[in-house]
Amino acid sequence: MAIPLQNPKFPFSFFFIFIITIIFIFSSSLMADSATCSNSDGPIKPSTPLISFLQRLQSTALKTLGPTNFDPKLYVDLPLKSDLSTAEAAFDKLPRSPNGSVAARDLDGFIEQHLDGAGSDLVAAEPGDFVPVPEGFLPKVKSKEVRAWALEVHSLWKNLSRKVSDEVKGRPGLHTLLPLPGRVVIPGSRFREVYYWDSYWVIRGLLASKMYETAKSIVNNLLSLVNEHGFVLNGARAYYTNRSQPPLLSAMILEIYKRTGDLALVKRAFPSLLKEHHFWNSGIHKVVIQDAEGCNHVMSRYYAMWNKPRPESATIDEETASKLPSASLKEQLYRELASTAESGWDFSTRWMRNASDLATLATTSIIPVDLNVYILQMELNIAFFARLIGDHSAAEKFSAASQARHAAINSIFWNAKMDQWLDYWLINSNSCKGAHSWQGQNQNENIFASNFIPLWIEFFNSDGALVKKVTKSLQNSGLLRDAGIATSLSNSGQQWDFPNGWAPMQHMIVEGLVRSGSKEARILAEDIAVKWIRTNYAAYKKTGAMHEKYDVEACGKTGGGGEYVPQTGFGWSNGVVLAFLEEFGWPQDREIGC
Ligand SMILES: OC[C@H]1O[C@H](O[C@H]2O[C@H](CO)[C@@H](O)[C@H](O)[C@H]2O)[C@H](O)[C@@H](O)[C@@H]1O
Repeated sequence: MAIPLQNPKFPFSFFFIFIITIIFIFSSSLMADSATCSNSDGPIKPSTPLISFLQRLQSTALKTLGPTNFDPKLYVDLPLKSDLSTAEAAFDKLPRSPNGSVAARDLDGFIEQHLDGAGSDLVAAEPGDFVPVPEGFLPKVKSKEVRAWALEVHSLWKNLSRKVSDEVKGRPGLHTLLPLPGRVVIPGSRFREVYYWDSYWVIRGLLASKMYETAKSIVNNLLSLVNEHGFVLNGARAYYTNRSQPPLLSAMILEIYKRTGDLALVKRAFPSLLKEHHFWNSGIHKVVIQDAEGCNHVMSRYYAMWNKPRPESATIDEETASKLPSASLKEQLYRELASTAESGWDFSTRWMRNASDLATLATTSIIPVDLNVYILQMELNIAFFARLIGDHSAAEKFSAASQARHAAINSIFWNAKMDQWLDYWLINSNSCKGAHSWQGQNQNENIFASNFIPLWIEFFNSDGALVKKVTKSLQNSGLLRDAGIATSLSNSGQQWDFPNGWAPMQHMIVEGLVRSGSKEARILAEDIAVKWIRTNYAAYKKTGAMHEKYDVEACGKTGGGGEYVPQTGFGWSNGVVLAFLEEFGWPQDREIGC
């Protein structure tokens, strides 16, 4: 201990250490503050040895084949032909160059010998309730041309209908695909498994197509995931077990119930809905905010149970994290990347501190408007279902929960200056464990389609004066473009930003406007729907396919940006076109061309 004191260099080294310590304390307190007490913390779901091996294969494939047209998801979707140890031993024996690449023919040979094709374990399944021209199909569509196209879109359900092969059930350890009891509808192309929130719009389309059994079968599969995991997974793959997606299960059941009156489905689903509600309102998903009047509000956020690269995009996530200086900052970013995937908006400037730097994602420090709207809808639906099945105490409990969340949404998100609901950022907040104090400057004033999602809920769309203000705000927002509603105003190159428009956003905003019962709101809703239908039609005629997203700047233009090439198929786009045509029809004399 005496040595430093006698050391002539001591004063300088002491000063140096002192300054470094101060900088460290200061910067870590800033980081903790901005990330709300270090969000690298939190639970982690275990992965599987198969996923780890397929990620090694993915990394070798990138080194071998290069980044052009490389899709990392392909490799984690490959099923093993026989046991993992045989494949691993053969893989390790492949001759490698110093950078870890192998000869392309060796890679091909290995894959051929040890792995089956991606998607070969989710086999085509003819939907038993599909008929080429359903009785009572889209009665308000009078134009022959539009009717013929709508029937083509309807027939796409056959291409997207799948069931898990018996091999997966027999030897689940060879597959990242998870076993499911019944038929599902997939989004399409690289998305060769069922997805959570996509299924809501798939079901809305299936109901327009009168395919009630297919719709119920999708719900049964999602219920089986809740029973197994306690929540609905992002998608039915082993690498999606660490997160969910926007929670719309109860909304799916409500829509099916409205068409079919299937009370047995409601009864069967009820315990799973309670489990799902608990998942979103406990642990890491739960945040308490104290408003300006001192009232505490319990709200929810996205928060994945994962702090490593997403296996389906591991090579991309590693690259994004590569510039970060420490392992713990990387872990924190990996958690943000996975949490953003849980939001369904992967990726967007909505979640970024710096709009040009994906490494500044801060999703776990944001209380999102749309998530809390979905949970409010879930609470209203559970209360409704509870009344249906005679569970009066649950009905009261969830009705009270919905009132509380309604108040929370008004208090935390509403911005009277903009007449929109704004995401709330947990920055400069004074609490890690208790309630965060609300501060007006922490509302994100940037304009996103999600700022209008509360319109979807009766609590909000039944208030005439509110609808009038919000409709005007939407019209002045800059989001309404020639071919639909833009996701944001920021052209960042991320796929959940300008100029992309996504089917779910068009549908929820249009449906909210329609549900308000206001004549002006319906006129605006129909205008948006007509533009959206036209752009889907024009792109379909040009490319022969329905697309995952569209560029709302020009009719017939498809979307882009993001980490994978634009996909076709496409579940939710098909669903929304059919739902819009069911609601608004298409008169004989209305032009369908752009
Ligand atoms: O592979 C990258 C990411 O892909 C998915 O996200 C996108 O497609 C989904 C299916 O249509 C859709 O639900 C989501 O909103 C899209 O952004 C997947 O959900 C992500 O978890 C995944 O990392």
